[in-house]
Amino acid sequence: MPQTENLTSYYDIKQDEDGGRYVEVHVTGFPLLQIPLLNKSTGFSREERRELGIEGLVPPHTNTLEEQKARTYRAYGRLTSDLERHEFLRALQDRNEVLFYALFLDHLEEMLPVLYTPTVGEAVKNFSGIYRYPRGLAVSTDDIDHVSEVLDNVPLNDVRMIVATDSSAILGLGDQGFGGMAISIGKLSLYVAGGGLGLDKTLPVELDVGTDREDLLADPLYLGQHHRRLTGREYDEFLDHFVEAVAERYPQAIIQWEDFSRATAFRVLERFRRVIPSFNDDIQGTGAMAVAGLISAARQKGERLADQVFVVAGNGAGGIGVAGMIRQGLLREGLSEQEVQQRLFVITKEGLLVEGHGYEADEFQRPFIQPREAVADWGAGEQPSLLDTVRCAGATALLGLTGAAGLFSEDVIRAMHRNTARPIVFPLSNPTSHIEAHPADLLAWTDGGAIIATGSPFSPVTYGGREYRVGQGNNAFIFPGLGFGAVMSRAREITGGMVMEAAQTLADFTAAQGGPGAIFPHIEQLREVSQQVAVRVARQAVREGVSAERRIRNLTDAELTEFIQRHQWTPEYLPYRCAPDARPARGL
Ligand SMILES: O=C([O-])CC(=O)C(=O)O
Ligand SMILES: [Mg+2]
Repeated sequence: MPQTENLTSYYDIKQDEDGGRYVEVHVTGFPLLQIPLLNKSTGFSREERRELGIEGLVPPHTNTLEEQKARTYRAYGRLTSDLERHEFLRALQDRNEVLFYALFLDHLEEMLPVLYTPTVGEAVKNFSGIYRYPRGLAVSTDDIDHVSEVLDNVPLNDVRMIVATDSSAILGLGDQGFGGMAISIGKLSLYVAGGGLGLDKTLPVELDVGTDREDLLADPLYLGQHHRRLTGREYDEFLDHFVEAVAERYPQAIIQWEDFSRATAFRVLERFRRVIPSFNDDIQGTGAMAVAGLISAARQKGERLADQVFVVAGNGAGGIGVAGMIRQGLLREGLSEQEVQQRLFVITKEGLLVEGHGYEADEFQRPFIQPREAVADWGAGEQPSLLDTVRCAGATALLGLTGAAGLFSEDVIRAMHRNTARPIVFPLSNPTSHIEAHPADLLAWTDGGAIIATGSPFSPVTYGGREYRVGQGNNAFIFPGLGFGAVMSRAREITGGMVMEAAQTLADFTAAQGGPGAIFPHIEQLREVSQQVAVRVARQAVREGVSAERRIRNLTDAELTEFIQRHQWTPEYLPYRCAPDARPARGL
C-alpha cells in the first residue's frame, strides 16, 4: 500500500480576515501544475508563482480567466471534426478544470453536443484510441475482492455523485465495453456545468464486467477486460461489492446508474435503491424528461395527457421507463388502471407487447402487456406491428427509444396524422445516427402539424416558409437537478415522488420560460432549469421524510432556493496560498 504521508487533502478552501475565500495548497511546485482541479496554468499571479515554487514553469505573462478562455476558444475554432473538438475539450478538462468549465458554460449550446450527445457516442466507440488521462475509476473483475482498496486510491475525499455504467446498453449503441467510461465522464461534466455540483464531488465509474463484443475481445488495443460479461450471481456479487465499498468510503454519495441493458437495469435499481440513494437515468431521468415534454405538447394542443393515446417504441430501460412515467402521469390525472392500459402501448422488436409471446417472464414489462382481447378486433394477426398499432389504437403520441434508425417511416407517421392533425412525435434515440426519424421528414409527412422533440440536438427546420425549433428532449434537463437536489437534501432514497416532481418542474419551467411553442427549454437555460429542479426535488425529499439535511427542513421556498444557489459551484480562480506544512517534492 503506498504511503500517503500525512496529506489528508491537496488543498483546503479557507477564508481570510476580510471573509474573502482563498485556496490553501499542500502541494506545490511542478506537481501542482499536474492536478487539473488546482492548475491555473498561466492564471497564476507573480506572487503565487513565487510562493508556490512554479516560477519559470509557466509562461511569463499572467492571463486572466477571460484571456485564457479567448485563447483556448481560438484554438478550438481551428479544429475540423467533432471528435477532435471532443478530445480537445476533454484534454483541457484534464489540464485545467476551472478553465474547462468557464469555457463550456460560455458556449453551452455549441459545446454540449461535442462533449455530450451525440459526439460522446463517437468518444465511447473510440475510447481505447483517445484514452489519455486517469479520469474516472475503473472497477473491473480483477478488483472484485478488493474494491474498497481500489476506491481508496481515488484522490477525492468527499464524493457525492457517482455515475456508474456497466456499458451494456450505451445510448442506442449497445454493448460498448470499457468505452462507456466516456458516458460517465460526460454526464458528470453536466452535473458540474448544469447542476452546479462541486468539481471534487463527482466520480465517473466504469464497471468493467467484460464485454460480449467479439471485435473488442479480439482487439489487443482494447483497454477493457478481455473476457465475456459476468452474468447471474457473479454479476450481482460484483455490484454488491461495489455498492458496499462506495457506502463505506463515501457515505454521502448518490449513484446514478447509466446505460444498463433492460435485463439488468431494473433489477439493479430495485436491488440498491434503498441500500444507497440511487436512480437509473435511462429509466427515471428519460422517463421524467419524456413526461415533461408530453405535458408541454398536450398543453399546446389545449389538451391533457389523458386525452392522448401513447405508443412507446422500445422495451429497453428507456422505453419501459418512459412507459412507466406515462402511466404514473395518467393515473395522476385520474385515469383508472384499465383506462391507462387502453391508452398506452409498447412496441418491441417483434411488434406490440401483447400477451402470449413470453414477455410475462419479465416483471418490469408485465404492466404494459396488452391482453389479447384488446387487439382481437384489429385484424392484425398474432402480434400487431408498429403501423398496425398506430392505426388501430388511434395513436396521437409516438415516442422512440429503440436505437433503430428510421423506424418511424412515412407510413407510420401518415397513419398517425390521420388520427390527429397534430401528432406528438418524439424520436428520442441517441446518438443522431440512431434516431427513429428526422424532424424535417416528420414535418413534411404531417403538413407541418407534428409536435416534435428529439433526444439529440437538431438545428431549426424550415417547412412551408416557417421555421420550427426542435426541442431537445434529453435527460440532461432532469438528472443534474434531480441528483443535485438529492445531494443538497441528503436524501436517503430517491423516491418516485422526487422523480415526478422533477418532471413537473421541467414542464412548468418550459411553460413559463421556454418561449412560444416550446416543448423543452433552450439548452442555454440548463443551469436555471437544473436549479429549479434541484429546489423542488429537495423540497419533495423533505415532504416525503427522506431528507437527512436538517438545515433545509423549515426553509421557505425562497430560502431553499438561496441555500441551493449558495452551494452551486461556478468557475472562478480563487487566490492561492501555500500551506505552512507544504513540502515541495524535489527531483525525479
Ligand atoms: O446520454 C444521453 O444523451 C441520454 C441518455 O441517457 C441515453 O440516450 O442513454
Ligand atoms: Mg443513458
